[in-house]
Amino acid sequence: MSQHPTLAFIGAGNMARAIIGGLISNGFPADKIRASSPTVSKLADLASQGLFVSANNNEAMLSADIVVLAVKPQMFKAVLQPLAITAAKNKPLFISVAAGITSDSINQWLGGNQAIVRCMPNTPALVKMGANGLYANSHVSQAQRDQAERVLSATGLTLWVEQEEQLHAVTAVSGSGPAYYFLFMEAMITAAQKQGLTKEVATQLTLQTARGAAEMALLSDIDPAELRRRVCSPNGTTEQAVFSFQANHLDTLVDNAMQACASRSIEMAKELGDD
Ligand SMILES: NC(=O)C1=CN([C@@H]2O[C@H](COP(=O)(O)OP(=O)(O)OC[C@H]3O[C@@H](n4cnc5c(N)ncnc54)[C@H](O)[C@@H]3O)[C@@H](O)[C@H]2O)C=CC1
Ligand SMILES: O=C(O)[C@@H]1CCC=N1
Repeated sequence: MSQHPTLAFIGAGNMARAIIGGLISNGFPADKIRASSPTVSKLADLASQGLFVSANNNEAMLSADIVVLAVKPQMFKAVLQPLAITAAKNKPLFISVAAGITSDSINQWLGGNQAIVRCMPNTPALVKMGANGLYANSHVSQAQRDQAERVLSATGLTLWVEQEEQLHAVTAVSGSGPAYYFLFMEAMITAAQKQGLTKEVATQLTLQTARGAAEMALLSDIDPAELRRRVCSPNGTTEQAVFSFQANHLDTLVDNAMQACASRSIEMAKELGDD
């Protein structure tokens, strides 16, 4: 095998494109990436970047070292069962990015004895700022674990969890997490406009503040609670905003939202799985 494994993406929607974009901008050769989706005309932009594209999932995964399963969870069973013969012949490493769907279900649909890494990524993979939680089933060799970690690290932070159930929590934190921050940004932009800023100024200040706070927290040894206290001057302005968030139980809102997210992931595993 050359330095870069051959990757086949089954499904080329938002998440697959974010990972593909992150890999390519990190120097992963486009001609080592394939993508399949039923409407091949929708893959023209990927083809123009040098990817092999196909409407045939089996063709795309032929002789691939890693097959990334990136269709909607609801499609998994129907999409995976026709791949079982190729899977038995080629024995690639499968990486599933689906929320909820267990490695046991995936293994069963692929005919059994398959090496499966479950990855919960997020869309900032596109800008190499992703956060991936990984879990490997018992058929994954150490070399395949290393390979999965190497490939996904090119899209951002990559951490392993020891228990598959922990992926529900990973989904609630980082898989779905970008949406929470986007929602918070939307609310800040709207509030800033109500206070008289133009949409453009409100947006630029909000986004730069989000970036600055995240970058500062990442680069600092000081925890976010202390960094927050350092913005709050006694009897100053920030304190009033923080009091307002606390009086409205921001922590309970976040806890409830993340519980709802993880619960849906657990429910999807039961609803869509064959375990
Ligand atoms: N969007 C996100 O932020 C995240 C998504 N995920 C997971 O990624 C997976 C994909 O989600 P999205 O990219 O958001 O969905 P999407 O709807 O954007 O992409 C799904 C893709 O699958 C393709 N597809 C449909 N039927 C197919 C078939 N029979 N064979 C091959 N391809 C087929 C569609 O054409 C589409 O390109 C899901 O399992 C989701 O749980 C995980 C983490 C984050
Ligand atoms: O909303 C979803 O189901 C997917 C999984 C994590 C983020 N997006």
